[in-house]
Amino acid sequence: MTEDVRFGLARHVILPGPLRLDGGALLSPVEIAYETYGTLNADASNAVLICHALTGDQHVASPHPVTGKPGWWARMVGPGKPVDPARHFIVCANVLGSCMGSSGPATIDPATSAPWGMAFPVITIRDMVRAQALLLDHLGIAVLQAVVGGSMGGMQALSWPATFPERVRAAVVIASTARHTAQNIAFHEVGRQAVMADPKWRGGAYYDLGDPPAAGLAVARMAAHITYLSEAGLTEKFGRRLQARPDRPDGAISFGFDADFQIESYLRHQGISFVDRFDANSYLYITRAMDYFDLGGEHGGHLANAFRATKARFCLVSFDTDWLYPTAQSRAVVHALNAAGAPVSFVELSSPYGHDAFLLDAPEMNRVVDGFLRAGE
Ligand SMILES: CC(=O)SCCNC(=O)CCNC(=O)[C@H](O)C(C)(C)COP(=O)(O)OP(=O)(O)OC[C@H]1O[C@@H](n2cnc3c(N)ncnc32)[C@H](O)[C@@H]1OP(=O)(O)O
Ligand SMILES: N[C@@H](CCO)C(=O)O
Repeated sequence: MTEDVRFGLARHVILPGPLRLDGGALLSPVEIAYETYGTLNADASNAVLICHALTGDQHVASPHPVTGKPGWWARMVGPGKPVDPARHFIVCANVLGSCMGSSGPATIDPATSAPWGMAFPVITIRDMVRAQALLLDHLGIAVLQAVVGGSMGGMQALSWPATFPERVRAAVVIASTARHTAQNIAFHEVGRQAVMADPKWRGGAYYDLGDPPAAGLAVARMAAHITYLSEAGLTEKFGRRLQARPDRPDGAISFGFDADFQIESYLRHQGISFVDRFDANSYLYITRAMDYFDLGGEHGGHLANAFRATKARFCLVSFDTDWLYPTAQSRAVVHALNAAGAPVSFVELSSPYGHDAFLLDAPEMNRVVDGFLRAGE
């Protein structure tokens, strides 16, 4: 095992493993890039694990090393925030399969001394959770005060008490689901096909060429980004407004295929900026892990069975305009928790911003999470 504190709070550990994956492969070693904030107390009872979404990373409350933007959940994690380094020892790890330092297709396969590419084993949400458990072992944390996550982070927060019932006292699950629906899988498949149709993808073996499948990945992000927003939000922000362009002297409209509408220009910007911070193969692996996620399916087809062994408290939050993981999917989890006799709070919040509302200013969400965490302290 080697540990390298690279800068500030950012850490990188290489654990020997092996980690047995749901697909049967043994992963060894297991690299995990993570950040911590705050101090672990004497009885190691104040640890809060933050789980990130599809394209998130360990930089939950510190600037992103590529974009320089504030941490993706600096609104939730930080001094005076619901998850507060003054009270909590906060851990956020880059998930298995991602591209910010944890084992994934861009890291080195010890068998070949070359990047794994598509030889990296297919992973599941539960595999991500098992890798996080290895990290907690390494940090001396037997039991989490809480695991907190939105979107795919919420899937991990659900998988944690199901996989390690004795290791979690509370789970906060925001804008998430216990299984991917046909529609969820369909959107992801569009994105994967966009990546794979890019000739620069080259079966995933593009790392040494310095010319990744940026066009395909950008289109994948554009399609996905639509699902993170809402029709009302898009109408309010862009409507049918046109992007600024030089007027023709005769006043006539010039038709064409440039990004004429503001929404087109916005989506292109989201796609182009995404490829600077994300790896195309990681996009394939993580979307696949989300598609395979079916917590009830992992427990004999009954979601309640996933929660029978845990004593954890649960808090679920959904947003009324989230059509990716609509409130009905959170309610299904609540019903399963009720059936399993697990204590659960649930609230549907109103927001015009769709699925990604959990990443934006949402004072009610912060109040709910703050109150729920304090109730267990
Ligand atoms: C959850 C996790 O674990 S990690 C999350 C991973 N991170 C993300 O998903 C972040 C990317 N997602 C986003 O930015 C999402 O849009 C949101 C919803 C979270 C952010 O929403 P907002 O803060 O309202 O930003 P908005 O959606 O308006 O996008 C702003 C960007 O669009 C650009 N933009 C706005 N209008 C236009 C336009 N007409 N043409 C081109 N670009 C435009 C802005 O210049 C800005 O660019 P920048 O990000 O490079 O500075
Ligand atoms: N927009 C976030 C959440 C998607 O579920 C992300 O890219 O990770």
